[in-house]
Parts: sequence; structure tokens; C-alpha cells
Amino acid sequence: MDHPCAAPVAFHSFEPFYAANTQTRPDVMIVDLETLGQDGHLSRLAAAQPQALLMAVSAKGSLSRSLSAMEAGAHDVISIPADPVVVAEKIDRFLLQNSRAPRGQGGAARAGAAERAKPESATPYTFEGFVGGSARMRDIYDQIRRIAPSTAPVFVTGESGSGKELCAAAIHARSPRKDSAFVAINCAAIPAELMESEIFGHVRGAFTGAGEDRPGAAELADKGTLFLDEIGEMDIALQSKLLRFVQTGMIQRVGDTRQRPVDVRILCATNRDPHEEIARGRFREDLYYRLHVLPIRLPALRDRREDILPLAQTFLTRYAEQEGRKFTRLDPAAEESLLTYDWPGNVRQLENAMRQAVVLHDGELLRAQMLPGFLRGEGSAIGSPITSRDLAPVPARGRVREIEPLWAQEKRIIEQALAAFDGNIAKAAAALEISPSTIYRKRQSWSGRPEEVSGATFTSFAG
Ligand SMILES: Nc1ncnc2c1ncn2[C@@H]1O[C@H](COP(=O)(O)OP(=O)(O)OP(=O)(O)O)[C@@H](O)[C@H]1O
Repeated sequence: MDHPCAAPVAFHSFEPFYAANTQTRPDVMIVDLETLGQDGHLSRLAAAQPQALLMAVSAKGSLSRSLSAMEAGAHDVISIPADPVVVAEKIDRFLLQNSRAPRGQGGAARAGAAERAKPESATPYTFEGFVGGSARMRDIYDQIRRIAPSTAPVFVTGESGSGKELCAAAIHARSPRKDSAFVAINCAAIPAELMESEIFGHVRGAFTGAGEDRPGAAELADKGTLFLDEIGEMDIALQSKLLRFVQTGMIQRVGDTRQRPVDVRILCATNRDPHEEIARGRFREDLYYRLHVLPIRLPALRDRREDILPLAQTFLTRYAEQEGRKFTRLDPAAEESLLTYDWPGNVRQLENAMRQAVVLHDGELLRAQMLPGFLRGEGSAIGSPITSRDLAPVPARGRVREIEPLWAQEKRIIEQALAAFDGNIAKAAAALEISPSTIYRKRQSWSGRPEEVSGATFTSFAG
């Protein structure tokens, strides 16, 4: 097979090779494992040039080294000296597969590579709100496709910010229930004493402040999907009531004597280890086995690095549009910072980092120095994308009379954190390293009366 190829270029050290690669879109990269092919180098190349065949060559022929090179992103490892005809055939096969694969679809030797075989301007692989065509995410999309039509409960696990709620919404969107409501309730964001009413509703007079009958999340999700986020945080007493609901399909509003049938599919998520929670007596084992029928485990972003740049580009475009900025692309150094960071806060942390950079800067090219400090080795963002220190203003020296009372400072910090997380109390609390009920109590103390929390904890939409 003939290909109109540009002339091959040879490099003897990694950085010029990487730099040259980031200016062009090669079809094939051949890397000598013994000189340039450390795993870190291979994964950077694989992530930066997902469309290219990444072939490693080795004179040593070590099996374990070959496997780790493949894990790092090489499509193939060839022992040298190699038969040039065999090498040419491999290259031909790869290029043929890629040219046949429709844009955004599979077919390459390294799963997830062909769907991203695209010119620079092509849109990244997407699935129901997810961006990213790594093999591990494509496996998740397959699982979602397979389990969406069922009515069985789904148990989604994964680190914070890895996309568990997105996954639940995707299951709903692909299910026969898609034309009814998807109601998400965050079990960590609501104090235990209000949670029962949030899920099952209440009747007028059931407790102080219950001025009228109100349906809970389960009834609102009738014929649709109820997503219980952070299920591991649910009070153990309420877990018994949830178990009864799962077993019978009947709910009882708080203060009511009547049972009502509700037809919902239950999806739940946790970023804790459910087995550990069971062992500690914080999660009912019988409830766990009722809910843990179809498990999905979302991979951490650091375990699918080839998704980092497509996600970053998506967020860059999205927030540039929203904020009226000119940004269209990332410069190679910025790409490298993003690719080499470990992302403990996963996609949410990446999204926040891109948003912050877009809000604070402008230009067509987003440069490495515009990215948040933690990506440049300044400070730490481990585990929390936004910290109270990031949010708190630095008080002006010597202007004693302008010092705000402590409660007002707390209020401002908490409100800023809530705004940063679109009103999600659990996420704001995690970033501030306090418990969700502390936020709730503080809000009550500012207003002097119990506050309506539903707006901050429910997200609901129909089909
Ligand atoms: N693959 C993805 N593509 C695009 N956006 C994503 C992806 N994964 C997550 N996000 C975005 O990242 C943010 C966090 O995702 P999500 O809320 O689903 O995570 P989570 O695992 O439920 O987090 P938590 O455990 O903190 O509740 C959201 O804005 C979501 O839209």
C-alpha cells in the first residue's frame, strides 16, 4: 500500500523529538526503548499524538519491558534487528485501519487510538456528555449501553470527580425511562434528620416547618431514575427504610400513614470503599447487595492519560465561549503540564483548572504559565481543587477597622465555595475540608431560620 508520506525525521534525544512532534501530526513514531523509550516518555508521546502509530523497538527483547512499554502506550514492540518487510506491513495495517475507521470510531491496534485519528480541528470522542476515547472509557460506554435498558439497580464507584453523576445521567438518557425525570440527590449534603423527607417526602405538620404536603425525590422520579449520590453517607437508620423501599417499591411520606407505589430505577454512587463501610458497620450489607446488582467502576483520570488533552481542549473551548475569551488551543508546554500531573481531583479538577485559566487570562494560545500554580509545582492541590486558602482574600495590612467579623468571613468563604461548585454542598464542604452539615448549620445561623436546602442538593431534569 502506498502512502503519501513526509520524509522521516530522526532524533537522538527525547526533548527535541517531543517538541518537534508537538508541532506536527506524525502518522508513525518509532522509538528505541533502550535510548529514548522510558515509560514516561512513551505515555507523553501516546497522549500528545493519539492518532499516530507508536512503535517501540528493542535490541534486548525483555518481555516485562515490552509489556510495560505497551501499558505506557506503545502499540507494538519489535525486536531489532527486524525484518523491514514485517515492519512495513505492521505500519500499513495500522494506517489502513485508521483510514477506514470513521472519525470518532474504533479500529486501531491500541484501543482508543483510532477514534482519535483526526486532524487537529476534529472534535474529540464523546458519549452522552462524556469526553474521551481511551480504551478504559470506551469500556465504560459499552457497559452503559448494555445496562441502560435494564431496570436493575446500578452501583457506580470511582474517585471524586471521575464522572459518577455523569455516568448515572448517561444510563438514564440511554434507558427506556429517558422521557421521565432523572432526580439526583446527594446523601452527604443533607442533614440526617431531613434526609428521609428529602427522599420520601412529608405531609403537612409532619415536623416543625412542614407547612404543606411535599413529594420526595423518589416520587418526583416516578417512572424515571433516582440517583442517590454518596450513598455511603446515608444515615444507617434511613438505610433500613431505603431497603424496604427497594424491596417493596412502596414509599411512605414522613408523617403519613398511607403507602404509595413508586416506579423508579435506582442508581447510586460512592467514592468510598463499600466493603470497608460494611465492615465498619456504616453500610447495611443487605442494602448493599440489593443495590450492587450492576457495578460500574470509573477509572481515575491519571489511569487514562490520553483523555487529558481532549478534555482540556473541550473545557478550554467551552469556557472561552462562556467567558468571551479568544482561547482556541493550548501551547505544547501547557499540554505537557497537564499530561504529567496526577489529577487527584480527576476531571472536575481539570475542568476547574481550565476554567480558572480562562477566566484569569486571555489570548489565542493558553500558555503553561496561565495554568493554576499547582500545575507548575507551586503549592498543592492534592485532593481538593479549590481550598479555603485559594478563596479567602488576603486582608490588607494595618487596616484594622476593615477587619470583618469572623462569621462574615466564614459566610463569604462558604458562599464562594458553594458558587464554585454550583451550589453542591457536599463538594463545597470537601473543598473546604469541613463536613456538609457544618455548612448547613452555618447557613441556618446566618439566616436565623431553617434554610431550604433542596435547591442546593437536588438536580432534576426530564428526558
Ligand atoms: N469524561 C468526562 N467528560 C466530560 N466531563 C466530565 C467527564 N467526567 C467528569 N466530567 C465533568 O467533571 C465534573 C465532575 O463530574 P461528576 O460530578 O460526574 O463526578 P463525580 O464522580 O460524581 O464526583 P463526586 O464523587 O465528587 O460526586 C462534572 O462537571 C462533569 O460534567
